[in-house]
Amino acid sequence: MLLIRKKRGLGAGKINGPGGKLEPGETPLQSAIREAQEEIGVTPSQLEERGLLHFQFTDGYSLQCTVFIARAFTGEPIETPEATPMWFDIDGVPYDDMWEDDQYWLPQVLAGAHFIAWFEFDGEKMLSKDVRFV
Ligand SMILES: Nc1nc2c([nH]c(=O)n2[C@H]2C[C@H](O)[C@@H](COP(=O)(O)OP(=O)(O)OP(=O)(O)O)O2)c(=O)[nH]1
Repeated sequence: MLLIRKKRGLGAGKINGPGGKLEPGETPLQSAIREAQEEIGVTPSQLEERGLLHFQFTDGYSLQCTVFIARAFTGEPIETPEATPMWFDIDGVPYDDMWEDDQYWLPQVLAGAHFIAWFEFDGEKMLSKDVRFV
């Protein structure tokens, strides 16, 4: 599985999938493809929408994320100022280096599941979770 180590912004230092904020007029699918291009120089294809994440931070910040997996890509993964590309075995996902909530939905997503989830965070500390597989 091709992931990134994020170099700046929210979650800097963590392993994650490529991702980021929607630009005006953009769909989540278009944004997912653009972010992978910008962050590691690849164009993902055969994307599948698998989940919806809702994060509420104690400082008032909140965000909603749409989760996709991609079955293929074109291009060669490259390091950019935003991210370093990294390959992992499906059974060696580095949950200790990822956002705390990922361990509660990514294993199921990799096994084929769809989900919707709500999490509360104080900084990088998860305070509560509600994960529903649908
Ligand atoms: N897997 C996972 N991803 C998360 C969690 N929390 C969280 O913000 N993210 C993702 C959503 C975004 O892709 C990214 C947050 O980064 P950001 O808001 O600074 O956005 P960015 O710098 O990547 O985007 P941009 O400014 O380039 O558009 O991390 C989480 O708990 N798990």
